[in-house]
Order: sequence, then structure tokens, then C-alpha cells
Amino acid sequence: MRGLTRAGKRASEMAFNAGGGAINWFPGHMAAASRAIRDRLKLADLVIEVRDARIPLSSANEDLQPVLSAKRRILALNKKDLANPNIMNMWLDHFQSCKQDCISLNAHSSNSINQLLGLVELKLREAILKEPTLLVMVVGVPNVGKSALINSIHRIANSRFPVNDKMKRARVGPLPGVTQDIAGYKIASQPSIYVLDTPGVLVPSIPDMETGLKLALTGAVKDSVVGEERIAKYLLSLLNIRKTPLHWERLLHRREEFDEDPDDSCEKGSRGSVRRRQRFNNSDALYVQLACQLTW
Ligand SMILES: Nc1nc2c(ncn2[C@@H]2O[C@H](COP(=O)(O)OP(=O)(O)OP(=O)(O)O)[C@@H](O)[C@H]2O)c(=O)[nH]1
Repeated sequence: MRGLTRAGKRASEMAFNAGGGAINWFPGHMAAASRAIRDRLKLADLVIEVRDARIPLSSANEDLQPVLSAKRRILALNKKDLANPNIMNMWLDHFQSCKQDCISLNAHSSNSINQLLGLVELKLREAILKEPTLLVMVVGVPNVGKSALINSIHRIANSRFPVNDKMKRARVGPLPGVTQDIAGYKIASQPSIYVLDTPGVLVPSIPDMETGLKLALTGAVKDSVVGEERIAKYLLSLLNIRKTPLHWERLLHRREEFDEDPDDSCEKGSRGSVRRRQRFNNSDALYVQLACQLTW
């Protein structure tokens, strides 16, 4: 693990030194948004801190941690469908061993949202009996899936306890910075429970280049801010360090073996239909293999 960390640092240094100028990680609107989030946090009964399941440490906003850890908090590792399940489970064990309520999610999956709502109910059990209004705040770095999560929570909660309010939808988009203002969504009555969507915020200065490049690679920072070439070089260096070209070489080799036996390229589906096994793309593999060698 330590070897991989050192190698990751080396990859980020190489990518960074490739040039491209200084990086401004903190656009103007984030300072105002950070202040507004801190203000509202004082009123929140529960915080859902959304992090990216692929980079659960790098996607933490370190400046907010002292405030967040003093609140009732659920750590939601979102985009679990894009993460390596073995590594993600290791992180879940780690956070749970630190007595932190933690859950891995896919914001578009009803199963995930039902599990999250179960945990929210559990955390708010006592407050639900006492308070007429409760506030759940969703915070996290840009593009981590906060608004998608809120839309799913809103939809599922509304199907369980219909709220008379008009159903609003939070704006979701593939680029960071779509949500610019804090907005509330009512998900229950008696007590009234509101979920607050917040703009994604980063720390004003990212402490090390590797963290910055991981955030860029997973979409928390626009490609143009860091530079497409830097991001691509970092990715290719990581693939190289993890010996991905070697793995692909083996797959290519196996493909040649399949080609020698044409009967092997088909397999029976569960209903007896014959379906073609998905072929490994030879030219893509060779292209990335070559690109990795060039960045080394
Ligand atoms: N694969 C996958 N994509 C997701 C998931 N959750 C959200 N997304 C996608 O991630 C992108 C960003 O989602 P948003 O909900 O807009 O993210 P946000 O955190 O509100 O972004 P900001 O407005 O920058 O704060 C969208 O393209 C979503 O469809 C998930 O669990 N898995």
C-alpha cells in the first residue's frame, strides 16, 4: 500500500512538472458558498457528507471537518458503481472502525437510497419525537453527486409520505459547479423534514498535487482548470504504475488463444440462446499501452 502511495506521488509530480502553469482550485463563488454553508451548518440536525467512493480521503473538504465531525453525520461514499469494490469495502471498514456512520451508494439506485433513508431515520430517531422541523444538510466537493442524491431522496421519500409541496428537482449535470445556491427540499411532514442541497466546495489551497490531480481525474475540478494534458499524463502514469499494460498484454494473449478455437467465442445464455462473448478491443489496448510507455 505504501509503495503504491509513493508511486502515486511520483505519477502526480511527473504530470504536474509536465507544465501548464499555476492552478486556481478555488473560484470566487466558492468562498461565498463556504461561508454560507458554515452558517447553515449551525442549524443542521444531521449532515450527509458526500464523498467520492473512488477517493474517499482526497474528496474530503478538510477545512469543514472540525465542524462536520461535531455534528450528527453520515459519510456517504457515492458513485460506488465506479469504484473498486474491494478497496471501497476496506475504506468502509476503516470508517466504521473509527465509529463513523458510513455507507456506500449509487445515487441513482433505489436500493442505496432506501438504505440511506433507514440510516437517516435512525440518526434522527430522538429528534423526530421532539422537534417540529428538522434540517438535513448535504455537503461535499463539486460533482460528487449531491443533487442527484437529493433528487432520489426526494422522489423516494415522497412516494412513502406524500408531501403537499410541488415536487422540485435539483439541477444535476456532468460538470462541477452546477449547484450555485443553497436550496431546500421538503421530504416529510410532522415533523417537517427539509433536505438542503449546497454548492460543491473545495479548500482554498489543495495541500498536495496528488490530491488535486485525483480530484481532477474524478471530475471535481473542470479539466480546463488543471489542463487536459496534465490529467491525461497522470492517468497514464497511474496505469503504468499499476502495470495495466501488462495486464492487457495478458488479455490480448488470451484472445489469441480464443481465436484459435472459434467454438470458444460463443457461450450459452441462461435461456439457451447463444450470445457472443464481449471481445477485448485489440487496437484500444495497444494504443493505451503505447501511450503509457511514452509518459514513463
Ligand atoms: N456513475 C454514477 N454517476 C453519478 C452518481 N451520482 C451522481 N452521478 C453523476 O455525477 C454527475 C454530478 O452529479 P451532481 O448531482 O450534479 O453533483 P453535485 O455534487 O450536485 O455537483 P455540484 O453542482 O458541482 O456541487 C452527474 O452527471 C450525475 O448523473 C452515482 O452514484 N454513480
